[in-house]
Amino acid sequence: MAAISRAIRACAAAGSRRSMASSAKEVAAAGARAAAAVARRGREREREEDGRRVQWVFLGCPGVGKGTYASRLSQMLRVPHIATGDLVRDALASPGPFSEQLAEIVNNGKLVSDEIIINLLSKRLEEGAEKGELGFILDGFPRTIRQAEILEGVTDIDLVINLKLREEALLAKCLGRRMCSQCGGNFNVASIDMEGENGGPRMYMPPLLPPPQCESKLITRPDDTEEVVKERLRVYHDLCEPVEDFYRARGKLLEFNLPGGIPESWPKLLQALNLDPGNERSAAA
Ligand SMILES: Nc1ncnc2c1ncn2[C@@H]1O[C@H](COP(=O)(O)OP(=O)(O)O)[C@@H](O)[C@H]1O
Repeated sequence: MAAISRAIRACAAAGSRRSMASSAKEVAAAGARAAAAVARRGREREREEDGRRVQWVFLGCPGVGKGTYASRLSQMLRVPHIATGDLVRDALASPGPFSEQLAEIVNNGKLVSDEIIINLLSKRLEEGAEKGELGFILDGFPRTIRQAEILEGVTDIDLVINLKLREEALLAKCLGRRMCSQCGGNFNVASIDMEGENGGPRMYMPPLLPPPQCESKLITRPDDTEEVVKERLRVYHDLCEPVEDFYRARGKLLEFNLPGGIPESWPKLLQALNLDPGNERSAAA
């Protein structure tokens, strides 16, 4: 892991770019290779024996639930959940000119520069290596083709999970997001109940309400206003969607359409990942 973080820094510093292979033939073969991702699961067990656990990436629009599902999987698979949004928010919390510069970018729904994000991530990976971490689930990185190329150049990403949800639900979910300022728990007050698309089943996502002791301490992220969320969605379509194509062309992308709230989606996600829910019980224990 220390080697990965050093290599990421070195690539970023050199402005390294690798050409992106995206021929039609490759895209056509993508489906077959995505199926092979499931077979990789067996190999992951072998890697554990080699002292390396999963190295997965979560992609998806703001509000889709990357943090929720990445965090659950990280507990199950005993790897850290590393969310670059959290690294940015930690950096924002320490006062000074750097955090003022970051706040200006983040609160306007823009992406921070590749250099800044790579520095924050490399530092986090180095700290993890010192603690003996053996893998990771990245959430919110890579978000640009350049970030994806740098990551691909320095380590082997086993699987990229692309979470998908209807756009109307994304906006409602971002606007309903709340955090407890005391315990740090994440909640959502939005109750989403939508007609199915093209005659499909209704989509119901119940709110995830806080316990009574958190109710008076809820805060909203400053970048979760309607105007900023719409800008973040626009930025996602412009800059982050090409990252989906990048991994699709490499056969690493697993697309997952969320069918509803956590109780409905979680078991189906585990099934799509070929993971045994029994592992969850043993992880929780
Ligand atoms: N990989 C990244 N590259 C550039 N900026 C990032 C990256 N990850 C996080 N950020 C910054 O942090 C903000 C919050 O990120 P995140 O919590 O992942 O938000 P979201 O809910 O939009 O997925 C982003 O809007 C962006 O400004």
